[in-house]
Amino acid sequence: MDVTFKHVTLTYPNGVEVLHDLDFQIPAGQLIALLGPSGSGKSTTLNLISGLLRATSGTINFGEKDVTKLDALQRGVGMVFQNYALYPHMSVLDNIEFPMKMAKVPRAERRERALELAKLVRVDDQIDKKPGALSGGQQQRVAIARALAKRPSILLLDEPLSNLDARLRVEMREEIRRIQQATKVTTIFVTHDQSEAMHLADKIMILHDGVIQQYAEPQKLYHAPVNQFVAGFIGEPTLNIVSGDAIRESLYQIFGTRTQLIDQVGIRAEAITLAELAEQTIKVPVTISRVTAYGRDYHAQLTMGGHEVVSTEIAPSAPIATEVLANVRLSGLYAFDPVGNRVYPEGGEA
Ligand SMILES: Nc1ncnc2c1ncn2[C@@H]1O[C@H](COP(=O)(O)OP(=O)(O)OP(=O)(O)O)[C@@H](O)[C@H]1O
Repeated sequence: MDVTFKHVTLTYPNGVEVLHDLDFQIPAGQLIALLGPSGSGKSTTLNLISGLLRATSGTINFGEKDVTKLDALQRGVGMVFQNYALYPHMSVLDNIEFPMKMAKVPRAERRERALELAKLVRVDDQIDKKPGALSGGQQQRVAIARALAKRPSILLLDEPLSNLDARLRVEMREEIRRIQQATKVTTIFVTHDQSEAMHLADKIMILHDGVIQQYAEPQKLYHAPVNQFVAGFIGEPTLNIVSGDAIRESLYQIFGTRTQLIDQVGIRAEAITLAELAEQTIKVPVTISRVTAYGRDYHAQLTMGGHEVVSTEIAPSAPIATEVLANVRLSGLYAFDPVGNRVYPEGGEA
């Protein structure tokens, strides 16, 4: 089922408008991440989809149906919360069956469906246990199975992996992807972790201060961020930011008089190298202060025009503490105007 927001705003009872004119469509069967820093409006947006919150203005459609005024029960979406909220006194199987029991699905039918779901999420060897006897990842699986019990057309996950340790997080994100592909249910999940969103989602919606900054495929966000906020939010290590003034002479090599449009420059860590490259680069003076090797990765700290920057392409054998000319790949360089909009690369695509 696709989800369409048209000019949706949300004002909380204290009078503060926290979501401004949200306009987007989530296509049926996709896995979408709502990504943004704390307070950007992710959970509020999710709650507008679930019906736990009512839009102050605008309309929300599930497919052809206008659901703007329907409550959570009437919308029939499946939800998984951060803390899983399983019933502690019930077995795994009873937890999964519970929503169907409430919906008065006949006993044999709901048992069959619960067993099928336990298998899908791979807890079929745990069905008699109580949630307290399960690991975090297993509880998460049960919560997903329970949310799928009534065959929702939309599944909502609010920070589903945040309570898991790093290794389990990676495992469960692959599992969420697998389960979503097996069921084809339109899935929307909230996260503040860009790498989680990049690994999992078909498309990512980046929110900041209740405004959609960009809504696009992960690769598009990485290679063609529309503004400095998106460029800085996506990517690891974080995008280097250097003021245009600090490297204006270097920028002039390529941009000529257009250099004056540039206020800030973002440079990906992998775009700064001492090697000579066949692709288009600009030469920028840098001073390397330290290079650390992590396994097969490098992390070099340098100063560029008085700014601290990081490169992943400079080896520990590089000259330390003397000024050298680095080559900066234009494919990893973005230029922004004074309000943070991208002015290079020009146009919609990078
Ligand atoms: N019940 C409420 N009443 C008033 N303001 C609220 C309420 N709930 C949230 N807000 C405000 O709305 C804004 C968006 O909050 P929301 O919880 O949607 O953000 P979020 O991106 O999910 O953040 P987090 O990652 O911290 O959960 C914040 O400024 C928050 O303070």
